[in-house]
Amino acid sequence: MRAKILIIDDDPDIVLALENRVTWMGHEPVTAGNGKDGLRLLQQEQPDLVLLDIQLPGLSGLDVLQHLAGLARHEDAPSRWLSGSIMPPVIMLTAFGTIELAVKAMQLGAADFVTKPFTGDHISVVINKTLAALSLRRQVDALQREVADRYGPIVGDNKKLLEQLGLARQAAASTVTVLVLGETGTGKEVVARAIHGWSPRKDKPFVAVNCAAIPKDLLENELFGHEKGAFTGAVKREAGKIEIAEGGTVFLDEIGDMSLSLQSHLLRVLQDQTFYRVGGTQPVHTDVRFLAATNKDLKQAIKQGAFREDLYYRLEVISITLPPLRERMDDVPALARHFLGQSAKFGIAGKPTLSEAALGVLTRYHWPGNIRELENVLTRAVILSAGGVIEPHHLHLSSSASPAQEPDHTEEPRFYHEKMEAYSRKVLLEALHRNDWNQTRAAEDLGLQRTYFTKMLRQKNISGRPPRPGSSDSWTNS
Ligand SMILES: Nc1ncnc2c1ncn2[C@@H]1O[C@H](COP(=O)(O)OP(=O)(O)OP(=O)(O)O)[C@@H](O)[C@H]1O
Repeated sequence: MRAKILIIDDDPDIVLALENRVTWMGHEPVTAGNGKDGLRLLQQEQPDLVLLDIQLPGLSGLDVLQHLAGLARHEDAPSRWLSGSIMPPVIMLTAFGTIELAVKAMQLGAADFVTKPFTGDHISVVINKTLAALSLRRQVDALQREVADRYGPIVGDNKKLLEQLGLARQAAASTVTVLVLGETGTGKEVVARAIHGWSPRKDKPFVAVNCAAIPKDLLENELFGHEKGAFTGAVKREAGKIEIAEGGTVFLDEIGDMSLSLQSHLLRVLQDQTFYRVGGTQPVHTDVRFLAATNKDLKQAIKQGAFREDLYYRLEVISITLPPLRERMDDVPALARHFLGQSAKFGIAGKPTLSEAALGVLTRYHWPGNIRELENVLTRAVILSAGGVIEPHHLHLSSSASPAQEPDHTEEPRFYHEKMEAYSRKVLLEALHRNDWNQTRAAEDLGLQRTYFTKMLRQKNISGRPPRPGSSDSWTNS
């Protein structure tokens, strides 16, 4: 990360030395000789990190620090500071004999302090350490906001749904395994997250593993981790998702796609709460709660010899079946309102609303892709209607909205956002096609992280499997 670093010190020699060091480290220095200029540059330049002398003439270092803490809490904080939730970390430069002031600075939120005189190497180490912590905080913050955006509240009060949620709530308090069943896009992951959130483990990690998205031979490593030297390239011991989730919950999505050999490993974990890392000989004890989901008929898979019966009974101590959207059409208006309320995240001004006719189309449509499809249809409609009233033609659903009909993507897009959406669908589908629908290879082909690629497929309602003739995922479309 190339960081912008603000140096505030009244000693020109120190400023020059720090400026040189910061430049040498590959970062961008900005300098101020007093506290007042420092505060102005803080607002103007939005630095990533501040090196602040504690003894400044006029406005002292502690005064600047206090201002900064107040500014970070303020609603008008610069946007790069993530709505004020993260202020740039401050490293205090202190002189011998000012250690008490340094302690006070740490109490006010300074990240670290360095006592003068210091060497260039020492300041480099402290800067690197502080920037690494900042980068982690930013990642965590971004992830938390992404998860909160994507998995908000469970909307709906359909009777069938509420019955299942009641069961989920009761199960949440215990450590039993819960199997969440339902068609694609019915909200299985949303409910799994809710079970975790209602459980005593809520402050521990929730780790989701999509068993269908990870190639079979890599899934074992993903779940159980590996020992150093387990295979070529295993240069150190790595924890798997189960270890990462220690004390929390592991959500095994698409469990029906797990290989038989891995199913037997998983069974052992469920029975003994122990597992072996790949290449390991020592059992690792674990305390995690497992939730699993599938849209497959596991009983059928058992008959076909593709799923272990003993594992099935371990998993479905409690099973929850989420109704498809076509069986809870009374929830469509509330879900639609919920998704329209999120339209600000597409940068669309105004308050989009649905016309009576558009709502009629939504409540007559069959929704094969369930809530995810509804979300995608409304996202597109918000963009096409530019945040105004959504009419039936913005929905791109067939006017008759007869059962089993899918959204009509074949019409030539007209508007900028629509064209961009169509183009990115085309890029994803072409990559899948080029790589025989192998999602890992397609992601690599586009230079994307596998998880990001899967997320894009979901967002665009692309199944990731070879299309049925005439379906909207045909790669030659658009
Ligand atoms: N009750 C709900 N209220 C609000 N949003 C929901 C609800 N259920 C699902 N969603 C939204 O619908 C989308 C799909 O949900 P989710 O990923 O949980 O479905 P899923 O059943 O796990 O799908 P898949 O089987 O394809 O993995 C998500 O964007 C989620 O936020």
